[in-house]
Amino acid sequence: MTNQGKEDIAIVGAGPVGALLAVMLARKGYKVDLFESRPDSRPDASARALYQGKSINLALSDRGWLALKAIGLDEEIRAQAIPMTCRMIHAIDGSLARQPYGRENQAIWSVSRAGINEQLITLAEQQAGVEVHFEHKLTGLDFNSGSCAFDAPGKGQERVDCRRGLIFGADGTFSKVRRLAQELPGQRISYSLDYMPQSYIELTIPASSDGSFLMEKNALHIWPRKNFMLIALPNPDGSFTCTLFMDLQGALSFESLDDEHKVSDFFRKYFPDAMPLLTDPVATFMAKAPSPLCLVHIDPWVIQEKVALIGDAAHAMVPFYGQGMNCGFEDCRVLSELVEQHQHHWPDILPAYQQARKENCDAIIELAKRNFVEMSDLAGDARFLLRKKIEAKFSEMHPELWIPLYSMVTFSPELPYAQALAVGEVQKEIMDEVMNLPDIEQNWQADCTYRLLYQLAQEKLTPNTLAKTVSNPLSPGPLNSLSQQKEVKA
Ligand SMILES: NC(=O)C1=CN([C@@H]2O[C@H](COP(=O)(O)OP(=O)(O)OC[C@H]3O[C@@H](n4cnc5c(N)ncnc54)[C@H](OP(=O)(O)O)[C@@H]3O)[C@@H](O)[C@H]2O)C=CC1
Ligand SMILES: Nc1ccccc1C(=O)C[C@H](N)C(=O)O
Repeated sequence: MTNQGKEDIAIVGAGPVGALLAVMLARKGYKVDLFESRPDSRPDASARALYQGKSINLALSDRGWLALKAIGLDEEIRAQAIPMTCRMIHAIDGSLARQPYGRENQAIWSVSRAGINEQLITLAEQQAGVEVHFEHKLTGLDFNSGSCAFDAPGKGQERVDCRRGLIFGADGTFSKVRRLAQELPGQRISYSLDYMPQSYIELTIPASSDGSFLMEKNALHIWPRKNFMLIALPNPDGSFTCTLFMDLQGALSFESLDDEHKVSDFFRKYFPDAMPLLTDPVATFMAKAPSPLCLVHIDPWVIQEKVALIGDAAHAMVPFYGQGMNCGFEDCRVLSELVEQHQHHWPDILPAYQQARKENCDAIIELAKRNFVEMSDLAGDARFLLRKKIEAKFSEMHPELWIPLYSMVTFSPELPYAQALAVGEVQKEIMDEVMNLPDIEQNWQADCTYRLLYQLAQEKLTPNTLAKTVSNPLSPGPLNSLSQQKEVKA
């Protein structure tokens, strides 16, 4: 196949974002070389251990689905994904409370990182013009000529020349492409990488002996304990991948729990219902080094009109909104649309890509950070839950005026994240006022509560801030298939 004078493209990093980008660009007629430092995990299952231990399960939501639909992979991935319709909150006394994520037919979907990554790489390989190079670790990059240097085991330093090309850094949070760009003399790059106080370890709740789930399957389980939390996401084999998020240092932290007795007491005290289900929680805790969580901001994303960052390399965020991959997929979808819009003219496409994405990615980085407090603390707070109930009821009454922030981020795939953040700020002001009404706990269903909400929403939410909050190009789509799944079950 000829690529008709189009630029050759190198993508560094075949994570979910790099692999999706390869598919999209190849389908637009580009020759794409996809370089990945890891070996291919597909030939034997044991290679999947590469992902284990540090792979918080992914929660696919409508932004991710929209991008997957664009390449026709949505149905195949949905076949192995598990819809989670609610948070299942585990109180310290073992009681359970269900918090729906959205309307009855809305869900976020648990998918394994390894699985989705492998499916995307397989699809990339099937595209004419794509070549995937495993065990190729980028070590050097000439930003003028586009010449890349890779460490390739067995071949020593392999040099790959992409002189006519474009290069995408899809190489994750600690991106080498990004680090090399920062070393360029004279380049003005604003950059920050912030570590969160929390780190995490992965634990497992296995399937029962007959392969069924030991807890509610269609939920994201949370044990919120204010400064720390345990979560569990379901896997198709009946197990749950669990993640314990906790401060690395401090009075109660990974570092303070430094012997088996302390760890055992900790699990027994804070997670009494989970402790008997978890596989060797104490031994696993003692054996594993906690993984860090960090945020990355960088500006610009495009360097010398030739190299661009995408996915975590451009905007690493904490996992608490379940939006990292969804946002990276959205980067690819938007970029792909811009390729058409600007008729393959990259000097226009790349600045437009940064312009379209940067502000929105900053917004979701911020929202993701805030969601730790919502998950680990507020999710167990009665007043916060009441607030959510009032919002949900008002949203049902006036969907043209009010979509809750969580739904704007998760179930409104064409609404820019920055707009969700801005509308969410105004909603917060309004709800603070409503929650200050006398006896709101008793009167939350009263007409006067909703009259006040309506009046404040009319006053404070302008038509401009509300634009697009309601449209969802995926309905009917994943949502419908969720109802279908329910019907099948029934
Ligand atoms: N569940 C989890 O724990 C994780 C989830 N994700 C999710 O996936 C989303 C998308 O991530 P994405 O942007 O694709 O980033 P990823 O981190 O998933 O993928 C980047 C890929 O690039 C590889 N890589 C790193 N450095 C080099 C190099 N010098 N040369 C060649 N390859 C390199 C990485 O290998 P290596 O990893 O070995 O460095 C990795 O396979 C994230 O936002 C997050 O939501 C991403 C990572 C972990
Ligand atoms: N996938 C995750 C991984 C780690 C931490 C949270 C998530 C979530 O998806 C949280 C969900 N969005 C929530 O708000 O309950």
